[in-house]
Amino acid sequence: MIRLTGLTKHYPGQAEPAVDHLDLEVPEGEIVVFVGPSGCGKTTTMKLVNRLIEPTSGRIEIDGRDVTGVDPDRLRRGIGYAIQQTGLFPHRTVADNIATVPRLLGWGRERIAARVDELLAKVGLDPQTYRDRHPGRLSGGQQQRVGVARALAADPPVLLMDEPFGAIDPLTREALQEEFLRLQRDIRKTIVFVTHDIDEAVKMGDRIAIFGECGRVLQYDTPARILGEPAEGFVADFIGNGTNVRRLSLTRLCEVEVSDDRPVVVRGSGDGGCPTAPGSFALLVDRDRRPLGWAEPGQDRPLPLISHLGPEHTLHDALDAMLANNSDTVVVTDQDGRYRGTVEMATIQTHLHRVGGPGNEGGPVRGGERADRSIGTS
Ligand SMILES: Nc1ncnc2c1ncn2[C@@H]1O[C@H](COP(=O)(O)OP(=O)(O)OP(=O)(O)O)[C@@H](O)[C@H]1O
Repeated sequence: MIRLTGLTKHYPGQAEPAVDHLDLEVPEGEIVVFVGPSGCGKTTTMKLVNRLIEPTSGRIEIDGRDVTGVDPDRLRRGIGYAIQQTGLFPHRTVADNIATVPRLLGWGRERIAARVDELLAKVGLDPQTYRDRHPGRLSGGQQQRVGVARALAADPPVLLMDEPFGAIDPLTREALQEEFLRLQRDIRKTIVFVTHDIDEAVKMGDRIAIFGECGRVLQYDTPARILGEPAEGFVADFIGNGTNVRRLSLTRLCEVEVSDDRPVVVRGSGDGGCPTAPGSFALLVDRDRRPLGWAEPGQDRPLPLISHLGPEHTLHDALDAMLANNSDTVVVTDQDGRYRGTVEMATIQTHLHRVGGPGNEGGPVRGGERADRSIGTS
């Protein structure tokens, strides 16, 4: 856990403090996102935690220990740090970059090599292909992955991430966010994550701290409560329009009851489950129930399945897929890629009605339940 108490940074020559008597706790194993406009003190606060910047006053505790008296170099070896510009050494290989802190800690060569390969695999880079490359021969997204691997190298309990997925295209960024969240489910680090982007904050944060001027936190809460009950004025303005759609990204498909009304045909089984009404489709699956396409009566060739989503995707992804495919249904699979059911547009409407009230974080949503029927039932 990180606890900041009365933390203040007044840069010399500045009229106002950059961070002013900040009290904040980052619970163990959670991601806390600092979000707010440019110049509100997010980066300064983060750099105070690993003492890249020294505080003017106040207390910083990590796991109950006051770190303001600890040797800053030693402190930083125990705190992972990933930044937007990645800070990779251009003349060193990927492996050497990742090995920076383990080497400072005196790890043996074999242990370092094993750790490098383990981390490259964890961040989705094939160790054999990438360990001996130089950063200049990597894409922006690959460099960010190496940056994250380097931050995790010595398995620090605390990770500071300053816009680690900034400055890359939106698709790569989304993929990196998803992968990092998957990784975090295993590693359970205590993380401070800085971003300008409220959507990224909602997606990544167990909690969000919304910063206003001079490093003052205007609201510190779960994403659901920040979207549902934004503090008046600045916070509501900062979140802006579109909170309904944003809320959809808080619900994963594994939390949603899917509909199993669709007929399913197993390929090659001579199954009679195919619907007889013209224009009605059955889902064609293989013998392991992996979706293959849509079967139409009287047609030999199935229509392609444009997309299907897994348990970690969100209702926001489902809505996105429906809009992209001009369809009101999306096929959902389990973690092994087996057909689980469908989510319908009505499921999404129902969900939004359920979570609509302030403070109501909603219960499970039944697939296909009509939004108009759900009014007054929650
Ligand atoms: N080294 C410095 N010397 C003097 N003032 C500084 C220094 N670094 C930051 N500041 C000032 O402190 C305030 C907070 O800056 P900080 O970089 O922490 O904000 P931020 O919220 O991270 O901004 P951004 O989102 O643009 O990165 C700003 O007014 C900035 O101009």
